Amino acid sequence: MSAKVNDDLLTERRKCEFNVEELTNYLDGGAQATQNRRKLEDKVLSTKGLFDEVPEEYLSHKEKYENAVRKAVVYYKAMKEAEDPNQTEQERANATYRSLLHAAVFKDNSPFSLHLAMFIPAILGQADEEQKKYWMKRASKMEIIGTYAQTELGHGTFIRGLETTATYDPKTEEFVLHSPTLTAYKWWPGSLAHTANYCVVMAHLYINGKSCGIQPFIVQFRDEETHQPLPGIKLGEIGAKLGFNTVNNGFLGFDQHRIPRNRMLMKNAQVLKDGTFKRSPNSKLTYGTMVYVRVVIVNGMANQLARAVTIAVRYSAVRRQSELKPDAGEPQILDYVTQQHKLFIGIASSHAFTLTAKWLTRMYQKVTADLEKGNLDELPELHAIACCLKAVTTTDTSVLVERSRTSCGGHGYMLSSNLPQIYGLVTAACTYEGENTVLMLQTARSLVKALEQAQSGKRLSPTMSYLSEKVSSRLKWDNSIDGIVKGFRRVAYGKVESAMRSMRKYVRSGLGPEDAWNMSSVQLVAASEYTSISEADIRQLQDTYEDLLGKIRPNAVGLVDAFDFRDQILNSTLGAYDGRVYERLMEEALKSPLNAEPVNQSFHKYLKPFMQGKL
Ligand SMILES: CCCCCCCCCC/C=C\CCCCCCCCCC(=O)SCCNC(=O)CCNC(=O)[C@H](O)C(C)(C)COP(=O)(O)OP(=O)(O)OC[C@H]1O[C@@H](n2cnc3c(N)ncnc32)[C@H](O)[C@@H]1OP(=O)(O)O
Ligand SMILES: Cc1cc2nc3c(=O)[nH]c(=O)nc-3n(C[C@H](O)[C@H](O)[C@H](O)COP(=O)(O)OP(=O)(O)OC[C@H]3O[C@@H](n4cnc5c(N)ncnc54)[C@H](O)[C@@H]3O)c2cc1C
Repeated sequence: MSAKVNDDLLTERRKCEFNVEELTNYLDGGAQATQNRRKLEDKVLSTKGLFDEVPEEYLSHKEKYENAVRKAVVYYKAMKEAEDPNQTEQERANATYRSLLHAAVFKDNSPFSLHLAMFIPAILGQADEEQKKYWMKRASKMEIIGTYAQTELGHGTFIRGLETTATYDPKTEEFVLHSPTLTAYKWWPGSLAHTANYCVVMAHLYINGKSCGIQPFIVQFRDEETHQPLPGIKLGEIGAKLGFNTVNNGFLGFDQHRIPRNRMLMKNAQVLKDGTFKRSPNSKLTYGTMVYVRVVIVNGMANQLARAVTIAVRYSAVRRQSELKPDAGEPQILDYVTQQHKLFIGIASSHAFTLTAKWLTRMYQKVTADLEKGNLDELPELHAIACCLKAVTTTDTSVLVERSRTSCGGHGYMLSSNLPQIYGLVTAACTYEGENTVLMLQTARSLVKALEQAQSGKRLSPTMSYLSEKVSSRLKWDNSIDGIVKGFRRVAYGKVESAMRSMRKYVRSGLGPEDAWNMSSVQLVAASEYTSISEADIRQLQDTYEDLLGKIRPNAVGLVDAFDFRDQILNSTLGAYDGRVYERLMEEALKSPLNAEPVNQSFHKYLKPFMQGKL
């Protein structure tokens, strides 16, 4: 007999003014895609051995990792078996686009995530056809497990400063990989410590003493049979982190480690047997894997944010607290306008990020297809847009997930709510795949160039076209969508122009261009993300905004129900569909090992002698 659904949630669902299933279908890309996703989730989540008897928060660091590897093997096999052979690639992609299936199994991410998120994309994007054929067969069948090893102890942002060397030896037709210093050790790659046995290493290539830039190499670092580190390889785990504690982030040092010439991934640049170096058409094509993952992250943020606001909105419909009016009983905390303000922006942002992710993915696919034909024209714009959207969506998602947690009071601070873990996952994305400030400055670099082109009368790309609009500074605001967009474009233009004016002022004062850039960098970051509007209009928009909050209120639970996250994926005592929050909080509390006995042994060993003055 299914548990009784909380009365308040029942009332909320009755009040909803739209068809929830229709919105779910829209988010999935159609009713068939919803059906495919649900079928995949049903199949995979019915697999034995996927879930923890003891909540992983009560395991040691080492046990957490070992348990995660156990689940990763079961999960991967279940995913492979669940794949419908009759589905097209597109249908399969749609079925997983919104699915957070892995979140039902791994609260803190999988030790296989880098294999799927970066090792395979790096082979697809950096290997020549022959290499791709060989390595994709092995990687896609999980005969080998890989990661992406770029960051070093001493360098993460500045790729051109990476110290790992790959020196070509034409006599043996090998590359010698070496970590000349401690800071040259690869540091951070997921799965590197104990899970993977191969990695794509980004290293500084030297031929006959001449630098040939940063190139990608596929390197085996553990024996495929014994899993022992190969000779000349130093390996280990980097230690406990805020989150990602089952991703097995590791360090790797090379001591004159030799690999065959065909281990350099040679789609873009090549090294011939005699050591002749054939340059890439654009050295930045080597950075292509990072552009791809930045695009993936935007969609990932939409899904994680949707999960957090689902938990917080359902909890806010169930939780009653304080007094809005005397003798009117305790209201649902969702009736406080401040609570609506905190949470509804999260719902809207998740939808905005989903739509943006779809647009960015289409742009990425078009530019990648052009690159295959040797057309690099739109690569700079894709880079600038991917940097900006990755930085903005990860920053906003981190803020909004933390706001979802704090809007749930003390229970939001419980690990059993899952809000702290979701925060740990999303806040990491502000750093990995390019630290956000650094990426915003990359976008700013493109904006400044575009404004200079606009001012010299050149046509701009569609995404930068606002920089060539001669919009009157006396723009009459109206709070129509069109009016608001026009306002944002006007202010965005002003921010770029102001940053550029600032740089020119510093150059006139005698600073070099680099120092002028650095002095203006706060404005440059703002120009990439920040827009604000003039005072008089804030009041008008504020009224509109508060009116909108009231309109959304009766539909809030319906809006998060439409994300269609099953309870295993929410993995939360506060966010379950039935709203039985208090029973679930108690059920989870009783799983704590400390509740196995009424008096803990520390009383007799320490407390009692201490309280009796005997310690
Ligand atoms: C699989 C399931 C997992 C589920 C997890 C759930 C978690 C929450 C949801 C997230 C969802 C999915 C995520 C998937 C999981 C990921 C797991 C973690 C992965 C993390 C991996 C890493 O972190 S890998 C390492 C990443 N490192 C970086 O990004 C380094 C950043 N630095 C750089 O990119 C570069 O150094 C730089 C761009 C900052 C500077 O480069 P450089 O100095 O060489 O260039 P310049 O600045 O001088 O510019 C020169 C010109 O080059 C142009 N340029 C630069 N970069 C590019 C590029 N990439 N493409 C094209 N053009 C580029 C630049 O614009 C300049 O051009 P001009 O102005 O014309 O001169
Ligand atoms: C959870 C997690 C997983 C990761 N997984 C991987 C992985 O699988 N593979 C991998 O290769 N790497 C991985 N990384 C590493 C990640 O890519 C780097 O941490 C990131 O690129 C930032 O580099 P850094 O840590 O060396 O910081 P630094 O580059 O030292 O930057 C530190 C700070 O300096 C400032 N700064 C630096 N440069 C500039 C600049 N040009 N302008 C203005 N300010 C600047 C910024 O405030 C920045 O936050 C992971 C990191 C995390 C947190």
